Amino acid sequence: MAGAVTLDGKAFAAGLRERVSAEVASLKSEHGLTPGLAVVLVGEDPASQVYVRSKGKQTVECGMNSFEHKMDASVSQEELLAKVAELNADPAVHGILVQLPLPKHMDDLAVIDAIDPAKDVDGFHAINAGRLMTGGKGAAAPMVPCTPLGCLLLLRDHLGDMSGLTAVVVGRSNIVGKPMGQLLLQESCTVTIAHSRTKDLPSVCREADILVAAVGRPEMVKGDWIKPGATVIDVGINRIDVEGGKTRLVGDVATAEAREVAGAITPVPGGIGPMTIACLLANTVTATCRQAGIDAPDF
Ligand SMILES: Nc1nc(=O)c2c([nH]1)NC[C@@H]1CN(c3ccc(C(=O)N[C@@H](CCC(=O)O)C(=O)O)cc3)C=[N+]21
Repeated sequence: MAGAVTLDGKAFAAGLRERVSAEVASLKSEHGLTPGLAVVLVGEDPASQVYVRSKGKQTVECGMNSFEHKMDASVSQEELLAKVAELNADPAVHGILVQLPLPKHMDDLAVIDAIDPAKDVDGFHAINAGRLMTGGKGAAAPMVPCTPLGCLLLLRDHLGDMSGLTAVVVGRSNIVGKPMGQLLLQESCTVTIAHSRTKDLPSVCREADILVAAVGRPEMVKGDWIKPGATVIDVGINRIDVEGGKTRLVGDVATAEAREVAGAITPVPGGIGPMTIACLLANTVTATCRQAGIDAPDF
């Protein structure tokens, strides 16, 4: 095999942002509406800071309003919940994202479940997780978590119909693994959600036509774990130390050796990371439309 095709998330995300911008422009001209996205950042997690910065910039570039609320790591959960309540009630805010992880003294799930599900552009609220699982449409459609949605859009673009394919998701988080499994099931894949306790993980992965790695362990998935010709989605964004006190971003897949075997693979950086942010913007438009009773576009 000549080596895997690169699934260029960065380029796809740029196209998606153009579609988002066009929808924002028509919401403005036809309905006098400007979508607004509020991001709440508690404390100073470095990964979250990177994310918040590029997200705020891209939100404004798409013509939407961006509201950033920085809170000290020492705020109480009550203060954070009061902020969420204020944003729930604010008609200029159509999407709310509370950056995770929250400081240790807070209960992530309690804070997420305080967000109005209609404004939950992360798709992490129990109502949205439940709607994703039950496959609700129309008024009962979920907000779909941004990272799995980004993976799905790239997979659809590359593979088209996924019906009957074997999909293995490595990682069982509420943010990526579990919702990714649901989306692949909706595509009629045969889905396995594998994790750190899975017996003989390499041979489970070797069955996969679609392999999604979302474990947060640098280069854990090796070339010989991959079925020849498989489509590999690398969700990991790990910053590792290299010589000279520098750092380098690597995924959860050992990309160089995986390329020799896979049919297609997402790079890190420039793969799922940019897709996640573009899907957040798309979700903000979707949320705005649903709140206003306007038909939401298909992204
Ligand atoms: N409620 C919540 N929702 C999130 O979606 C969320 C969060 N909290 N907390 C933090 C993580 C992190 N995250 C990233 C998204 C994109 C890139 C991204 O675009 N990365 C670039 C590289 C950026 C760089 O150079 O560091 C890339 O992969 O090409 C990174 C990280 C979303 N998160």
